[in-house]
Amino acid sequence: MPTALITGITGQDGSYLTELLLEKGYTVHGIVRRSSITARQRLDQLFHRPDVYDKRLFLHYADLGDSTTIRRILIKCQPDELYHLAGQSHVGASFEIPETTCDFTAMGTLRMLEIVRDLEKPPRFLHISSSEIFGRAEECPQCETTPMRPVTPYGIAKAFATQMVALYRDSFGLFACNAICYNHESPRRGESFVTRKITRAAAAISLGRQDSLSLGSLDGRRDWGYAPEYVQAMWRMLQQPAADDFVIATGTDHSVKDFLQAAFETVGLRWEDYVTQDPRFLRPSEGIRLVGDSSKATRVLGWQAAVKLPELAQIMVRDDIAALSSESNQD
Ligand SMILES: C[C@H]1O[C@H](OP(=O)(O)OP(=O)(O)OC[C@H]2O[C@@H](n3cnc4c(=O)[nH]c(N)nc43)[C@H](O)[C@@H]2O)[C@@H](O)[C@@H](O)C1=O
Repeated sequence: MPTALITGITGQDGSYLTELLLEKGYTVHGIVRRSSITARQRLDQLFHRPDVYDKRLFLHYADLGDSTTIRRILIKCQPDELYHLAGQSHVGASFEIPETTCDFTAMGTLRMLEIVRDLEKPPRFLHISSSEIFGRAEECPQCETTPMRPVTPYGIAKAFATQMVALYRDSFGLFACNAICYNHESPRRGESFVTRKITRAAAAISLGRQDSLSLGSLDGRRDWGYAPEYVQAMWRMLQQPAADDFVIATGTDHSVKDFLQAAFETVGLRWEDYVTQDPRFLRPSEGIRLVGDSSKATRVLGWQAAVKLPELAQIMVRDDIAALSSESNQD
């Protein structure tokens, strides 16, 4: 049975990918930052499965800057597939901490590629890239050949990493792929991202536990899909006869207002009665429309997004209501 190594295993995508790979019979190794203890709750269920934890699921500690430890882990685990999901992924925060963002997201990926390049038997490598590489895009929807025009430190770091992956594929013959993922959400999404911030607030307001929600710009348009489907695409990419890059998206864009509408409608409320604007959440580059064309992924991988708005918001709000209700039952 194959072995996979996942960086960023404790994140939203890492946890769904781990479940998918375990289901397929893989042994899964994950690299965890020492400091990410709280986020490990996404893997909680798996830790409690005696047939899995420490039998087919193993965690190793290393920071993305620690090449020596990562190399040692790779040599020990000998993975067939390496999913590189780790990095600083908050676009707004990347304006506050551009150096950290570039160190983790851009240089972190280059360091991984350098380690993989030196291995006797390099694993198949997947880098999670982002629609942010397109930035103020010249065309809508964007596809694999759309020129990169990033306008955020995060987007610039991802563009660097994406091009490095392509370079290591073309120049050093690595089986290295970019999954150019558009926004993908779920009940496991971090609460600092707009979708989860909204669904959590809609749930809390409906239960009488919150009375307002402060947001930044409502004008940005995003292509929001469902994270468990996106990790399916990542896995399929590494099963192909040749390495390549793929846009992974729903093909439909919505404004933040549309997401608010879908979330608050789920609990029978009007978002306009609760939402206020707070300049702290505004970004220097706003109003960008990012929507992806994944026809190549459909053609080659047989992949297509099924869950879109409003269903996505409904899934998340219902889950938040259940979580908040069970928290209050424990009080
Ligand atoms: C594909 C891409 O997807 C994600 O990046 P993102 O699109 O920046 O996601 P977000 O949820 O932070 O913002 C979406 C939109 O919502 C607006 N917005 C308004 N008010 C708030 C607000 O209060 N908080 C946040 N976070 N955003 C807000 C914000 O200005 C933007 O227009 C990451 O996974 C990233 O890693 C990635 O690769």
